[in-house]
Amino acid sequence: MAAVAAAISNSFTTLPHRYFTSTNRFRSLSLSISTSISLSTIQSNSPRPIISLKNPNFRLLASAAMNVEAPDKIPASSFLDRRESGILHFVKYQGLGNDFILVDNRDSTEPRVTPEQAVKLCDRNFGIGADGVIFAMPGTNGTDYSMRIFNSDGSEPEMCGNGVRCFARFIAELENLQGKQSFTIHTGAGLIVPEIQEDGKVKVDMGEPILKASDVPTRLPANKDDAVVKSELNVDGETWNVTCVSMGNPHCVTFGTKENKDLLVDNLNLAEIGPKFEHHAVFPARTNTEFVQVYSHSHLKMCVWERGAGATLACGTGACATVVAAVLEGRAGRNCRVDLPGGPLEIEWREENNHVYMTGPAEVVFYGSVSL
Ligand SMILES: N[C@@H](CCC[C@H](N)C(=O)O)C(=O)O
Repeated sequence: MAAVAAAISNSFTTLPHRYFTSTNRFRSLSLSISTSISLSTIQSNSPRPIISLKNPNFRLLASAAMNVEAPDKIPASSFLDRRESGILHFVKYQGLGNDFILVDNRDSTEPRVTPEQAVKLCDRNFGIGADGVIFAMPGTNGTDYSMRIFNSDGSEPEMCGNGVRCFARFIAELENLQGKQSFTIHTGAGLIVPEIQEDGKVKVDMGEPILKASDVPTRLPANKDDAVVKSELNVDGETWNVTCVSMGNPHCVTFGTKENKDLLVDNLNLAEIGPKFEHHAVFPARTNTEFVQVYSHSHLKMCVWERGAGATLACGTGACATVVAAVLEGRAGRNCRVDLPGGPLEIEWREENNHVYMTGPAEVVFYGSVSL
């Protein structure tokens, strides 16, 4: 069978790479990442199918590939344990289509990838493709682990909800843990506690929302206690009603404009309006923005423009902020299903301890190696 291999140039050196599927993890194919890819053919006699493709990014990578050879059933931990210099072994995960490159960084407090490298790795045309790179690091202050993350633009956020669910599954895989498991994780937003449930979903104690305007942070004046709730914000000549919430990272939640009080999120031009919120002068640390439609007191629909990553299929911290804002605006109760483009999350803002809980899936997409 003739297969195609890609040669690498620019900052990535020439190297054959292997990618693995999650379901049949160790069917493999070679692949390379480049900022200018030249294609050449190589011969393979392998009778194996190249791969079954559900994920469009994976198809992109696989279409630049390759020669299939397949060791069956190598444990993920031993794959990730390999420490060739200049080569990064990773696992790509997704939580409702919010996708991340997970790096085993348990042996160091320095991320193994720089922000500049993260930008290249996240590139959906010339890289692996992801919304961010997440590092599993040693714990601090008595926690089991620390999590750091770079957005796809290289900036470093304090927290990532979908990412922390992927993180928990990644740790379970690295440590070869089965069944119900819980970890304490130090993040830029403080202590976060994910619990892997029997069904494989992950329920996360996301801690308390921060509402004080200067801590979100926003320069909008507080109008309810210290918080900004249903305040008017002029964006590009239109007046939006916004509530500002931090889940460790900043969120601006809107249910509509002054003219059109109830959003229909499918009618939004997200790519046009999203960046105008993200870079608005009232958000000194930029902001994530959630555009929300209310179906009922316990069912919301939301799309998101993320700080440092743009339109993503889901945002866990954003879904939490959305429910907090919906409660503060009197639009919903404390237990909601939030439908995102990538699927639903269950969110509870618990009255007795003021903590927000998020439950949702996290899955392996593929395993791979790149040269840095
Ligand atoms: N997708 C994430 C949030 C990631 C960080 C965000 N882009 C920021 O800069 O704050 C989530 O699931 O929470």
